[in-house]
Amino acid sequence: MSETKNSDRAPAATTGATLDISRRKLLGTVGGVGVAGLALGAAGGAGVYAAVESPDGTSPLTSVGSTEVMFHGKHQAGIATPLQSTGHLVAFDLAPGAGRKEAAALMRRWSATARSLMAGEPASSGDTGVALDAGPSSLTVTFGFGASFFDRTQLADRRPAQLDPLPDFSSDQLDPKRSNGDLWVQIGSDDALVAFHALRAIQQDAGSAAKVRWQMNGFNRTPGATEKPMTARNLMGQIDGTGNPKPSDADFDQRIFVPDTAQPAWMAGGSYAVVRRIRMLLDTWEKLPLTEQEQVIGRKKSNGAPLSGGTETTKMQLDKFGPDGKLVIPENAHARIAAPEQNGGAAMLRRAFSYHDGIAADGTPDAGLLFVAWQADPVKGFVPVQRKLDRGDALSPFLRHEASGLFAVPGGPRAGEYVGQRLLES
Ligand SMILES: C=CC1=C(C)c2cc3[nH]c(cc4nc(cc5[nH]c(cc1n2)c(C)c5CCC(=O)O)C(CCC(=O)O)=C4C)c(C)c3C=C
Ligand SMILES: [Fe+2]
Repeated sequence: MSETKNSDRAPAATTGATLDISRRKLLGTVGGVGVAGLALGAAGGAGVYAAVESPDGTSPLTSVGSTEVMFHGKHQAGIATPLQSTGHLVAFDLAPGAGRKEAAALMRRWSATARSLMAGEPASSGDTGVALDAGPSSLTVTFGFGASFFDRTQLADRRPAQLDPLPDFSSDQLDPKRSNGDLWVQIGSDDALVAFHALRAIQQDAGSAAKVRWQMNGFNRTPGATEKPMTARNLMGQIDGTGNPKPSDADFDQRIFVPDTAQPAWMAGGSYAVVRRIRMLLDTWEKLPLTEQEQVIGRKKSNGAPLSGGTETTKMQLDKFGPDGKLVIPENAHARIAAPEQNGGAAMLRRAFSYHDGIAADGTPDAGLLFVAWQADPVKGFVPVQRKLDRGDALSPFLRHEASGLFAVPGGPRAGEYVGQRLLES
């Protein structure tokens, strides 16, 4: 796991990604004042992002703009990277007639663009100018391959067994047009324009090789919006992400990343992303009294503490009974059913974005969670947990799974390499 240099984020929002303060911006643009900005940024909390004026009257980039995530590394960026405030998830299908050669050229183009934009530089050709004035703003661009990619590129013999289709779940109401795809790109940034700029560059790079199959846009809380760094809240108002594996856990890498010894070898250092568009039935949920909402999850809404007591980070006491003789964390509480100890240790890193696409035809909010779960093997992470949730989770009546995807996300590119090169050129 690589080093985190700017830690003004919630620990439960997953730390440990390779971050850097953009040297070009701090030294080249703002000099000594930038160093002051860096020190403030590292302290975290409210007021951190106020611009400091330099002697020549210009303002330095704030810590939000100047944070850079490294493109190269053992793992792709955007997995263990702290959650960003804006996200775009987009799937592409290779164009008719495009095969392995075109796919390799596309991954080479996409990787060059991702490397430049993540460093806060313009795209090498046809830059739209949308990100002008902004620093890297924690931009990450993460690439994955869907099961259909391997047939399209005559690479079926290198398709990982982990990409076998997910089982059907009884609560699924999946839209095939918004599910799966040959290629998947996840874009995250703490600046909405930087994220949009990357999205357009990636779409332009696709050229005649691939067409957008579906796109979903999400968001999270803006860094610095809360008095202290906190775990994210979702659109139901719950603190969401508390139970996530932490990069500091001894078994984090083993749970989230494919080991060097595993097959296929090209997936070493990679991870599998399960993507679900989960609509929240907010009109129904919001009518539920607070105490019942808390029983549904098994945690307090205010601070995320388990109903068995303590603070957000206190371990849930699943066997604690109240004076009424009932379990304080109900039998069907979501956090109980999903807990690793109830699922033979199954765990995943949930790194979601909220979405809101206005009001649907039925007059209800088209809003919910772009649920992205990362694991070394979906059969040992997402699948057993979703099976169990599907059988009687108290949260299920308030949710609708509307789209689904499963993608193999290769390891991070080494210097000079493009993402997926070990698959496409070995
Ligand atoms: C199959 C995996 C899961 C799906 C799908 C899922 C959907 C979903 N969850 C929430 C809200 C919360 N989930 C919480 C905990 C939690 N959820 C899962 C898995 C899925 N959730 C796990 C593995 C855990 C952690 C369990 C643990 O370790 O104890 C919580 C509690 C806080 C937390 O730990 O994050 C909330 C809140 C929503 C709203 C949702 C679909 C929209
Ligand atoms: Fe959950």
